[in-house]
Amino acid sequence: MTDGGNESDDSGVNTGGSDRPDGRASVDDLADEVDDDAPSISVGPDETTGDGPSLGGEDDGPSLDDVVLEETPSGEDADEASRGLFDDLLSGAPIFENKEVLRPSYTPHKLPHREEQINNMATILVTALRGDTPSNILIYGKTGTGKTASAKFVSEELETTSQKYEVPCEVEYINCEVTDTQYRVLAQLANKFIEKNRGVIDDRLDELEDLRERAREDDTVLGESDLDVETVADLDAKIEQLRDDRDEFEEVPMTGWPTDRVYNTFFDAVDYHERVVVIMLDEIDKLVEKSGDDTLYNLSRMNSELEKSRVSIMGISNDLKFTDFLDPRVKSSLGEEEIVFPPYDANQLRDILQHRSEVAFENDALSDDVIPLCAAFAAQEHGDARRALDLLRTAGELAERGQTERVEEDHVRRAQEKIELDRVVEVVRTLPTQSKLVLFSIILLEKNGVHNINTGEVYNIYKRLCEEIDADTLTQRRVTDLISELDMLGIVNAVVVSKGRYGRTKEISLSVPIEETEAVLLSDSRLGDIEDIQPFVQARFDN
Ligand SMILES: Nc1ncnc2c1ncn2[C@@H]1O[C@H](COP(=O)(O)OP(=O)(O)OP(=O)(O)O)[C@@H](O)[C@H]1O
Repeated sequence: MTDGGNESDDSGVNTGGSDRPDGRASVDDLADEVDDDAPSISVGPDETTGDGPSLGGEDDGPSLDDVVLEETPSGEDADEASRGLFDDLLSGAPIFENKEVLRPSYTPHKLPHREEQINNMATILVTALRGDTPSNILIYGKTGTGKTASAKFVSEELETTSQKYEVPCEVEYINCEVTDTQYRVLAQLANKFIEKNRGVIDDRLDELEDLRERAREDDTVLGESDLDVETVADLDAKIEQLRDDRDEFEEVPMTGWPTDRVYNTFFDAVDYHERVVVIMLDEIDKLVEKSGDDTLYNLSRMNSELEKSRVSIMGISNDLKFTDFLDPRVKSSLGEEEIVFPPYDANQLRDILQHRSEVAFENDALSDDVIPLCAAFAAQEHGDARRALDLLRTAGELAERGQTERVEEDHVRRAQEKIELDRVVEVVRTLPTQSKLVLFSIILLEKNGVHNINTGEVYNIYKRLCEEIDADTLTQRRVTDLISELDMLGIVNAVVVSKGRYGRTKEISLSVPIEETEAVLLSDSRLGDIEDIQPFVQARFDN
């Protein structure tokens, strides 16, 4: 892949990089030129032509192609011209051989410790290759347990095998976190099947038109063909029919149609020809949470009406309880088969990391402790392979940045801190404004040396902040709820303590780094408006 930002453009101005095989001026030259009063850019041919200045076209003014930088150093000069900004970074031994394989977008071809789940899925789905409808499958498991990777692996195998045996079987993947309404799910499916149908029609038209061409000279070819046409008129009618079919498919717009029209379009598109379709709904709980179970109800009852095709659903969820919200009919239909993905333990994570690291890292780039430590940290987190891979990649990046030859244990520890901080920043950044105000109040109290903060103290500061930025002020009870939410997110720690006859109160402390969290809060434009609240807080505790 090329990095567009470092490519030379047509003007001959190279925008980055240290080495200049084209012998043109570097960024440094540009800077020097700017310092001088002398013009930095000249128009016309370079010195080598010896011609007088000429303007780009015959009559036109100078064109961009004619703009070249003066005093273009060439060869060795170019080396000197660069200050070696990138040279230093490139000089160390590379740590990664192929970093991409550690990224979440990479689909591994081998999934250690998921053989059982993969075999279970295959056993259920093999029915599709016999032309029958496979049972619906629900896949459960916590985040990073390989559900999506395994399901995609099985789907690819299924499609490849179906091509091999010429049994029409297709898998459609939908991520319900992104596509989270019935309209969008059906529209996306309809459009995918319309596109596929068009592909099938085009192939068929090519065959028929080819036959038509040959039949023009000798119509005995019709009898020999396996396309099931006896006369040229038959053939023409078929071609006409296919062209009509092709024109009739109308793509569903992303909004605007009544839902039943979208459903009917999807239904007709799926049933256009014989096939078994597996619809994979990843993060299915998000769909149900956002828009109820209508989509699942409609999909699960389709088979009784489809004539040529069959549909089977494969739902994937992190949330074991989401079926509690389903209509009992949907629940029993969807959960015909259930497959559970348990969390990985540290040894299994070690194997997974070992496999990936062989491709991802240069030989000997990892010291012996690195993989076991990444695996141990991720196993503590609930056996999340995504987290383990992130840790390993981040540790490698830190080593690369530090220009060390190997990734060491310390890089893993720093990677763990960095990932944790990134998480906190993301959680804090996306909090609603009211929660941000509550959190900011706690920070102000801590910064002023208040320990064992109680809800009343938070509420007083919070009220003042709301006045300052003209926000609605919630009741103390609501603020107490928001504090509990911050506690659940791991941002504050709130413990209930008994004060004897004075009842019970919460003692609140911050669980995240104070400076970074404050900076994230102040980067919110609304909170950024808070002038200087410090003197006010100070005054409250001075007396
Ligand atoms: N057994 C395994 N072998 C190799 N890589 C794995 C394995 N299990 C998971 N991974 C990798 O871990 C990452 C997370 O896996 P995946 O997306 O399948 O998890 P998930 O269970 O679907 O999580 P979520 O519910 O958060 O979507 C991916 O990069 C995947 O390639």
